[in-house]
Amino acid sequence: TSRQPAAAATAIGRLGPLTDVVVERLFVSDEVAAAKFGTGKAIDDPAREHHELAEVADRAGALGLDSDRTVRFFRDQIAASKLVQRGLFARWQAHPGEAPTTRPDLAVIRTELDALTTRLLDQLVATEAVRGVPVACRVAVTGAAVSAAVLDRLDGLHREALRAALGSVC
Ligand SMILES: C=C(O[C@@H]1C=C(C(=O)O)C=C[C@H]1O)C(=O)O
Repeated sequence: TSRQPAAAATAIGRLGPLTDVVVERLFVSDEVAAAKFGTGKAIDDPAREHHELAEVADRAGALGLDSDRTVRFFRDQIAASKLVQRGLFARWQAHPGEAPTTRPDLAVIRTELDALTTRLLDQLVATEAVRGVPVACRVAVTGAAVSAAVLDRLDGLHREALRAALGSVC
């Protein structure tokens, strides 16, 4: 199986660093899918999602971020992750030869996701100024997304997920 590497490339512009972390989270979603595939475990875990969103709502306040906007951003990250997971499940069901042959430990992957939450919150703080100017933000987010798609060689599924993940950045 050809597992995609963690994002190493650097997306362009003022929202490049944020976009890089978003892409990294999408790649970790491949690992989540591999952890769940063939185990009977559901892609959706509402309790885990609820806990994550409650925590970011809490931490947003302490960081001076708007709590509702921050929760919306993370809701999009979760939706994008599930989009990747559903797409990979469908791909692996249709082409069993492409399914992963090893099963990563979901608990370990979730600690990676928790670390990514901190980095995403840091990036939201670092990009507050540009995100506050709608036109500049949309230009920056488009450039970052297009460059990340090329540099990280995103396939159609991951490009669609990236679009979903960046939907409420501006
Ligand atoms: C990533 C997972 O799959 C889903 C997506 C989540 C997320 O992106 O944070 C959380 C729970 C699940 O609904 C997971 O189970 O950890």
